[in-house]
Amino acid sequence: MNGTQTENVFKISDFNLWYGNDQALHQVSFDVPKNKITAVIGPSGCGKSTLLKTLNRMTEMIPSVHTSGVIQYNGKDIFAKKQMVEELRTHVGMVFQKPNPFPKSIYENVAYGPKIHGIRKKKVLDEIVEKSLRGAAIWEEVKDRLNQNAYGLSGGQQQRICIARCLAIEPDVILMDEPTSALDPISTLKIEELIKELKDKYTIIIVTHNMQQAARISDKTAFMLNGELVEFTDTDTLFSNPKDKRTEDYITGRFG
Ligand SMILES: Nc1ncnc2c1ncn2[C@@H]1O[C@H](COP(=O)(O)OP(=O)(O)OP(=O)(O)O)[C@@H](O)[C@H]1O
Repeated sequence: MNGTQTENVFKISDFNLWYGNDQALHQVSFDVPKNKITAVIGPSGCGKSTLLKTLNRMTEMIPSVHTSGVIQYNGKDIFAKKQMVEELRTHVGMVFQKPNPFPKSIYENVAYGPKIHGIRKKKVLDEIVEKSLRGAAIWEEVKDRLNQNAYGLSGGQQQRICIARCLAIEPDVILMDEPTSALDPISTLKIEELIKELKDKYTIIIVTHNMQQAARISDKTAFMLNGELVEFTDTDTLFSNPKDKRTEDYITGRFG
């Protein structure tokens, strides 16, 4: 022990999730460390997105979904109370696979969340917009055209606007569901650099199909298969010395 204890933002214990009669997650347990990047990898349909979307209680918007087990956010059961949903969504932001800016100006995209939270003063909003766009490494590219429609930007720029929109609500955790899969290699690298910078301030959980991406940017990796968590450990260890044969088969390209 070196005296520094890892703080965990999420603690997932024996978590199960069903879509109707179909079980999509089986007894998933792992802890998500604070200010680290945790990658969730695994073949298509293994439950990565389901797990991610459960962390801010988005899966329960689907009527057939039911769950068992416990997920704690900062020590509190996320399913315990109704009001936990609002609290969670303020603290746990999400960036989706396809950049999904609103058909509004760059400025309005970023100011949207703060406005919903009741911030009206132009000066305060201006500051939040600039800070968020700087945080998402896109300020220099857009500062002279904040009033232009965000649809006029490239895919990679749009994704950074979506990250800025997420930062504007000052989350603790950012969930990213394959945030670069719709982007070209150069935009992908930019987003990866950005994600690495963001972990100083935020905890990041990223679902990715791309094992190289997980290896490049994450501190911890969870490997899932058929709704089960097969292995969760330091990313270096998972890729260099996997404990489970199924992890080894997956990372060496034998399936998936
Ligand atoms: N809304 C839904 N209704 C019913 N079943 C669903 C729903 N969403 C996902 N599933 C099922 O749950 C399982 C896990 O899906 P999920 O999207 O979480 O996997 P994934 O690992 O993220 O896949 P991919 O990498 O292809 O996005 C799959 O069998 C899928 O068909």
